Amino acid sequence: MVRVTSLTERRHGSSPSNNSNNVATSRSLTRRHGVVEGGRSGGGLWSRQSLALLGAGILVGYVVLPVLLVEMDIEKAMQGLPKLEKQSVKANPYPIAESSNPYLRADQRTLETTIAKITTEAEKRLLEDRDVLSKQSLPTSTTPYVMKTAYLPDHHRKKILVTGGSGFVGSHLVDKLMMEGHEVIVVDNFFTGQKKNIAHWLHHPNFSLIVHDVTEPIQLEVDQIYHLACPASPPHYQYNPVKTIKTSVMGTLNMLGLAKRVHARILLSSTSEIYGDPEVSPQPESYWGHVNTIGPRACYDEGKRVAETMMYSYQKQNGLDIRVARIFNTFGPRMHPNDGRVVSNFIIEALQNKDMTIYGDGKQTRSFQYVSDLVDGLHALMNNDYTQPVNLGNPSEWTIAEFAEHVQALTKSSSQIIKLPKSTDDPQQRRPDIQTAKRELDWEPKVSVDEGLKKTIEYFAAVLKEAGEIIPTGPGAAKPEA
Ligand SMILES: O=c1ccn([C@@H]2O[C@H](COP(=O)(O)OP(=O)(O)O[C@H]3OC[C@@H](O)[C@H](O)[C@H]3O)[C@@H](O)[C@H]2O)c(=O)[nH]1
Repeated sequence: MVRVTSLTERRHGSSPSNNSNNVATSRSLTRRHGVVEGGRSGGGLWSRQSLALLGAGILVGYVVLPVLLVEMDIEKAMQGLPKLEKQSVKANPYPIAESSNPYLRADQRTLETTIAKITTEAEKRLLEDRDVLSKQSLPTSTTPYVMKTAYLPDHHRKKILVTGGSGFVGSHLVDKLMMEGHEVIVVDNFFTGQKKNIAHWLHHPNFSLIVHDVTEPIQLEVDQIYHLACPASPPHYQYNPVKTIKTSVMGTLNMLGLAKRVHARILLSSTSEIYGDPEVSPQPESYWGHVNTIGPRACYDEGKRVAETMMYSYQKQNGLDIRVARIFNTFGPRMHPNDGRVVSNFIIEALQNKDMTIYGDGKQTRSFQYVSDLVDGLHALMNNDYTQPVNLGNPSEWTIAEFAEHVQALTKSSSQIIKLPKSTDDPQQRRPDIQTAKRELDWEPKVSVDEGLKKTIEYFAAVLKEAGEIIPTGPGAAKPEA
């Protein structure tokens, strides 16, 4: 501004500034543009011609050249940097906007360009760090690829607890939350969960693992809780029925206490088993169920029914922010090959050409959903306002006999299909009514049973290659294997 004032004063013939710096600047500028002599020979210092030349000089010297120089500086600063960096420089309004100011003195311009370079270097490092962070997942045997995590600014990043996060469903949910860029805490006692299911996240700064049994209280600071911890396969939950019911009852009580203290939203993974051996099909959420309170499945069925009751009691009494998902039969990679459930058993048996074992006459039905659909449903429910129970399952219903033949065909197996005695209290028909999920969550399964089975068969083929022989778990209660 000093320079502009000084020139204006001169142009209008007012007394030259007695500031010697301004005079020197003016002289050097007029000399630089060759107008001093021309002005005088044109008949007077302030003739029209000399003023026009002076004006043109000022325009070139103070507007055009600085802009060109600054642009050249920025282009030079950007040379040799990766494409991402070049884009980021252009995307950052501050250095360019200020450096383009034509009224900056030469030394100021240099400083500005330097600042632009420093900012650029800092930005470059920041982007590189974020890029490195996004690739912190390690390829492992269960997850042989790198899973990229997004960067979320602080006000969008949540601290999310997943109990049972190293289990089959939990680990897939953890993947989704991690890839979204959240901070995820897994709490698991590894009774049925496997460390290898989450091993690919162990070095990621957004991930924490706490080996802990949910039947004991725990103090954490979180925004959301997905409470999945509980053995879910019939042979496993029947192995230690007292522990199973404690896990559902005390575990859910502890998680509700935590949610209450930290004002976190809590989602319970309930189950289609709360409908017991249903007398209606498909089963809507309004169906109250048909459960034998003293049978071998009761520790799981009744445990989850009490867990649901506690969720709604806490909502009513303490205003807790709750969600309840009733999960139907689910399959996919990372199922434990020895968990004894029908999908893993049939595939493991078929791939080894061992007998495929049907319990009972094979006329009982199940509806199978692929794990990614379930994870999407859980996520949609957690982030929705609907607080009543929601069925999550694929309505595609199969008899167990049909399903055995289908797996046999897909694996091109020479296995024999044999029949073993029916399991006590085995539900005879199971199919979800998913109207609520469609209406409230805009959710329905996307992966067909065949598509899901192909991926799962591929996964178990790799597991078998590594393990050699696997002897599937039979119908009775069994301790989970490592
Ligand atoms: O090798 C086998 C295994 C199982 N089955 C039968 O296949 C049907 C399905 O059995 P699974 O063990 O896979 O699962 P279930 O439907 O009995 O229980 C499941 O219900 C839903 C979820 O909450 C749980 O994952 C689980 O409790 C049953 O009729 C069972 O008797 C076989 O015929 N052969």
